[in-house]
Amino acid sequence: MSLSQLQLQQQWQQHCRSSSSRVQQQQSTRRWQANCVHRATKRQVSCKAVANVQSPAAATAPTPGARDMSASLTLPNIRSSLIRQEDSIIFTLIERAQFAQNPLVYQPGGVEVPAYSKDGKQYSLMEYILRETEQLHGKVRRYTSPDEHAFYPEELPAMVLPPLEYPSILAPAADAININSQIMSIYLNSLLPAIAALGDDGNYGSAATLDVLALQALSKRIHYGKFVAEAKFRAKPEEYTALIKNQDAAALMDLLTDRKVELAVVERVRLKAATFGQDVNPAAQQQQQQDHQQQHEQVYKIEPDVLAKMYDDVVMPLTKDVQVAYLLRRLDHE
Ligand SMILES: O=C(O)C(=O)C[C@]1(C(=O)O)C=C[C@@H](O)C=C1
Repeated sequence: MSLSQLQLQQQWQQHCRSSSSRVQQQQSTRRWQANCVHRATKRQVSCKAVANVQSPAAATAPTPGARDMSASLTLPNIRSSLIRQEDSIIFTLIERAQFAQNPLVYQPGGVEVPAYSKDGKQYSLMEYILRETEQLHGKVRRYTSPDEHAFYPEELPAMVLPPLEYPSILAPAADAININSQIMSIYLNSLLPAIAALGDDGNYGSAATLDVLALQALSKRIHYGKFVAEAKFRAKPEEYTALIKNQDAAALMDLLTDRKVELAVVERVRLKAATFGQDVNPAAQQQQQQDHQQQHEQVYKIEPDVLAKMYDDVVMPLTKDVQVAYLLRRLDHE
């Protein structure tokens, strides 16, 4: 194992230990609550957006006392958030990979659930869990946050928490961009078959619950393209404005693409997948060393190349599509 692999592994183990500490969790929840600001619509700043991105120039009248943190909407800050989000995506997919594909989970009525579409079709188990999750999370304003996007936005419930006014980060056009149906389709048709073994192991609830976590993490990462695009626009307003005025999607794609950064992302994902996805068994390793046995070839929970390729072929291209879609409409309300 290389030094950086070892460091990553140590960091990950430390992260797991600290996140399982109830006291620390409570402390960080209290800190989070103390620092948080809430918003009622996507035009305002959420707790998570403040924590991850900080905030932008105020386009709406903020609640008195709300900080204007537009200086923090920089590419390095946003990239740090993308790096943190990688951990959740990789870890959740590794967890999902321990179960078989379980095709019944995705078939409408494949597993009995007490929920039907308006035309009387029973939902699949996965859709049922995702819809129910969105109903609960929607009540506590999850989808008012600019970095969260519902898979069933037309059916969100009334909120139980009152709205607050905070300065907006993104241009108004951001609200209309939601590519979750595309993310769902790619997840079910390409990603899931690439990470989970064929077959049915009966772990329907676990598989579907992990699907929901993976879909939410992917959706958040991909729609973060809105923040990336806003930061890039602010860094080069003249260049972007000219292309936006010409509605030149191809040139916008060229301008925002940085292949060197993409290759670094792919390599980092490969390294994280290799680190998080190996069975860590120090006792067995020590015994092997004592017995001067040859190291067995490492078996990963998911082949690191699969996740690296997923980032290169799916996650980053979709993030860039979101960036272009946002930029094309960036000046609509000016
Ligand atoms: O970091 C950036 O500059 C981004 O635009 C984000 C991102 C990515 O999705 O990770 C997308 C496009 C770039 O080519 C490089 C990376």
